Amino acid sequence: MNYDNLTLHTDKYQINMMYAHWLQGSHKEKAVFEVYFRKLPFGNGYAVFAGLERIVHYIRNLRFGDEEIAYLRTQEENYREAFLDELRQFKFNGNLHAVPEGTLVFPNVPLVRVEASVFEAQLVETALLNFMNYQTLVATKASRVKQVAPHDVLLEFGTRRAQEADAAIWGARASYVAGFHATSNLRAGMLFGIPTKGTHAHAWVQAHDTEEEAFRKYAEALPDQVTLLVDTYDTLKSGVPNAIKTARFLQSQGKRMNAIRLDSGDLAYLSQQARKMLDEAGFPDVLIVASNDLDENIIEGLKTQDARIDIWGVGTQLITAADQPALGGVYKLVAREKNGEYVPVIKISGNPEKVSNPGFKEVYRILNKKTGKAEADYLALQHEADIKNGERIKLFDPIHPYIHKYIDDYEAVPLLQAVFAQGALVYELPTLEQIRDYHAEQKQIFWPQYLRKLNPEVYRVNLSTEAWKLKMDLIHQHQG
Ligand SMILES: Nc1ncnc2c1ncn2[C@@H]1O[C@H](COP(=O)(O)OP(=O)(O)OP(=O)(O)O)[C@@H](O)[C@H]1O
Ligand SMILES: O=P(O)(O)OC[C@H]1O[C@H](OP(=O)(O)OP(=O)(O)O)[C@H](O)[C@@H]1O
Ligand SMILES: O=C(O)c1cccnc1
Repeated sequence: MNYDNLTLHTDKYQINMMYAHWLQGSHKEKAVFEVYFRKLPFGNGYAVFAGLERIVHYIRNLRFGDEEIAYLRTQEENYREAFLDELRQFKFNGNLHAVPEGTLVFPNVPLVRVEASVFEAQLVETALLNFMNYQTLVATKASRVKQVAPHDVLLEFGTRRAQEADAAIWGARASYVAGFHATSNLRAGMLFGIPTKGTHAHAWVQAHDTEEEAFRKYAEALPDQVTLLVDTYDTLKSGVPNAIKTARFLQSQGKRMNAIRLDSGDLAYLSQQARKMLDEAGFPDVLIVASNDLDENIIEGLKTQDARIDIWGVGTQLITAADQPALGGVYKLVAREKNGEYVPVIKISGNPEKVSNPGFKEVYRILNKKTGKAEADYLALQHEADIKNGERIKLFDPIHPYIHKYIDDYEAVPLLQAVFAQGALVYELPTLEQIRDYHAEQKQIFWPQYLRKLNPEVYRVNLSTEAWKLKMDLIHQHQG
């Protein structure tokens, strides 16, 4: 069994549609799809785009091998052999544009645009959404943790509670993009170059006759990175005093104890008391790590309670995005080829927010030249020149168009970058460090009111007048 081939990591209906297109001879016609989400997760003001690196590897390796073809034959007797032969030849030959990983992104903004034969474009929907929805969700959750502890060390501890192995490693990577400093998962470290960190478990203490002995042996084994878990029996009566003894022992060896870890109880109270005990014993530089089902709200609460915690280990709540376990990113057809030309298409809904934005579009981030800050994201049809030439543009609310303003003095930064051109990779994948740095820079171009974690100001995502008119025309056409 070849577990690595992700070509059939798609919904059956995609292959069914590919088959039906092939039968009617429309499978080579071009289609343009956009990936976007409609609602921000966690009540946050922005999301952190992630998933592109995985998408790139996936697209490059798309192939229907013998196993895939043989399996498809067993799943649908209608598939003709000639169709399966066509699949054998399959390779992604389309164009794919995407915003760079680490970009701050907003509802209804196209994050990935696929322009390819309908055959190719249909196949990749499921996997693209799978990768981007999860990784963007976890990066956004991690970013919220980062917001409440911007100057502390953040460790990703989630693997044991993650929704299986892929989620653990890509979630670790997404957390690192958003500003975490290290992961406990060594495979994520090996694959992506994320720094790794680890303390020890209760099992280490339980495996010895006394806590003191356990600490001493651990310090002897790993004298350069000693972080002792102090809550196995009694944090303040036993754990911290034994840790202090170990710190003295290390000192006598010319070494320094790194930290203690608290993993239960009232973390505010215990950290304050432990801090006091460590300081009084002459160890003001021994740090305090906390873990135990932490999330951004508990960490924020602990900070307002003056908890003396330097390092946060965050697992379950982060890796599972526990308070919102899915991002609702969608993949919508916006244009299709007809008689050699693109015609825009729309998806109508009773809910105005769910009506899709038709047409082959570009995305611009409008920066105010005076302040350098982002004013809005602006979706324009591809041919529109005024925005490209920096001419005066009108920004208006697409649902309430009478709310509007004009702007002249702006820089329009195109967000979608070419990743594949006619099937060839034309994008130099940035290193993870570059992505993480770029993400940190991204936060600087937004006013803090868009970034706050509770009731943030809504960032504008606007359609150009032409894109808006096109949408209205298509709505009227379909209603008429
Ligand atoms: N001062 C505090 N303010 C707010 N939340 C806290 C504070 N101290 C701890 N917490 C959080 O409260 C929750 C309480 O955890 P839990 O019910 O597991 O108790 P515990 O003492 O950790 O028990 P256990 O030994 O089972 O781990 C955890 O999510 C923890 O992070
Ligand atoms: O709480 P999380 O945010 O998910 O962080 C990871 C948790 O995993 C470990 O606990 P576990 O009970 O699995 O083992 P241990 O306490 O015996 O180490 C660790 O002690 C953390 O509490
Ligand atoms: O290193 C740790 O302390 C750790 C790692 C994974 C999960 N919980 C704790």
